[in-house]
Amino acid sequence: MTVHFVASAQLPTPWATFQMHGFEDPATGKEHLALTLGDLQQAEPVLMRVHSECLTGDALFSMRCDCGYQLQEALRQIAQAGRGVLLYLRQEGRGIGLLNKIRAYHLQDAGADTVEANEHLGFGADMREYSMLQPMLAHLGVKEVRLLTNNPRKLDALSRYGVQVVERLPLTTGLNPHNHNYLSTKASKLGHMMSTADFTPVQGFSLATPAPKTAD
Ligand SMILES: Nc1nc2c(ncn2[C@@H]2O[C@H](COP(=O)(O)OP(=O)(O)OP(=O)(O)O)[C@@H](O)[C@H]2O)c(=O)[nH]1
Ligand SMILES: [Zn+2]
Repeated sequence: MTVHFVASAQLPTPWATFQMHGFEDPATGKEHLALTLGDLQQAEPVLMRVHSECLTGDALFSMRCDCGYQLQEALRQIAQAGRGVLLYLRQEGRGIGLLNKIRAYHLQDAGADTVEANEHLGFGADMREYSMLQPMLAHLGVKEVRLLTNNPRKLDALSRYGVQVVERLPLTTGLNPHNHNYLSTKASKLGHMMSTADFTPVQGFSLATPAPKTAD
C-alpha cells in the first residue's frame, strides 16, 4: 500500500500541542493521521499508540467500548513522556465501517457478542490491515517503539513492517458496566492480552450495577 504524506499543522489538545500529520491512501481515499510530540528521529525508542477509528467511542462518548478512554489515556501518556506518536487509522468498526458497526451493535443489543455479530453479518471478527504503518512510520523516521496496546496483531504487523517493538505497554482504562462483556470477549475470543480484573473502572460507575442487555 502506498500512503502519501499531504500536510502537517499544530493540534493543541488538553494534554499538549501535538504536530498533526495528514496522509492519504489514493487507492481507498482513506485519510490517516499521526499526532507527534518531540523529536522522533533520536535513537531512543518512541512511545506509540496505533489507534483504530471509533467514531462512537472517540467522538460521541460511547461507553460500549474502551476506545475513547484509550485515546485520551494514550495522548496523556505521550504528553507526560514529552515525546511520542499516536497513529489514528481510519479503519472504523475493526474494518467493517460505521454503518456495519451499527448493524453489529443492533445484533449485540439482541444478545450476540462482538465476534458473533461480525460473523452473522458475513465479516471476519477483525477485518483490519496495517500496511499503511510502513509508509507512515518511514515518513516520521520511527524505527523502534514502546507500544501502547493489548492487541497481539498490532505487534505482528509492526514486526512484519520492520519496526521493532522493544516494549508492550498495556492499556487498562475505561472499564464500566456497558463494556464489561465486550472487554471480556476481546480477551477470550480476539486474543487481547488482558483481563478485566486488571482494569481500573471508570470513576462513578460501579461494576455491581447490573449491566444492560446491550453490554457487549
Ligand atoms: N465490528 C465492531 N467493531 C467494534 C466494536 N466495538 C469497537 N469496535 C471497533 O474496534 C476498533 C478498536 O478495536 P479494539 O478491539 O477495541 O482494540 P484494538 O485496537 O484491537 O486493541 P488495543 O490496541 O488494545 O486497543 C475500533 O475500530 C472500533 O470502532 C464492535 O462491537 N464491533
Ligand atoms: Zn470503540
